Amino acid sequence: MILNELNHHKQTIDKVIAEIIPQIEEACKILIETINSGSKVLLAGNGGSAADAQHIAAELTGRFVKERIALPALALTVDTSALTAISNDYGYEKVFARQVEAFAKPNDLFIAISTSGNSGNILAALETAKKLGCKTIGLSGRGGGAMTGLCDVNIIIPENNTARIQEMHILIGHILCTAVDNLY
Ligand SMILES: O=C(CO)[C@@H](O)[C@H](O)[C@H](O)[C@H](O)COP(=O)(O)O
Ligand SMILES: [Zn+2]
Repeated sequence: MILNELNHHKQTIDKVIAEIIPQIEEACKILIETINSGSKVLLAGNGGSAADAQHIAAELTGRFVKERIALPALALTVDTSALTAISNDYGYEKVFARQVEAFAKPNDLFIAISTSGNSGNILAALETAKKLGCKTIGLSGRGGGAMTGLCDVNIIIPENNTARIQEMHILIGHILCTAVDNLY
């Protein structure tokens, strides 16, 4: 089992290398543009992807590898009062969209993380981000789902297994952080 899991992970990386480097490069360019223009980064996801959103936000506000200035990034998954109030009053589907409405300004970047590309609250948040003039990057899998139509670039991991997709997402998250570090 252990060897199977590790080999499956290795095969997934091989598919990422063979198929989606251009999309990762495009996402790096959008993130660099956002940082260079002084705009901020908002991120969201459910479950394991909520953890990824927080992880990437912390690499930017804190530091990744290089010593550099603090950068404006916010995971929309962390304020339990906002999460419970919005879900309770407006429904779980609005839990991120309402926060995007509160925080996003034109040219900010919203990074949406969903292995299916179809979570309702992520789609609603992307719609709001688009309406407000934000740039949008998707990290997804399983063909990309409905997210594709709402993202400037949707990085679709060519895989259907949720764990493998998530493992590639955080690897790509770290690549995005390397692109940012290289600006300093
Ligand atoms: O981490 C895992 C599974 O590995 C789970 O917590 C997973 O993130 C949750 O089931 C999410 O609700 C799945 O949503 P999504 O990736 O399809 O948007
Ligand atoms: Zn997981």
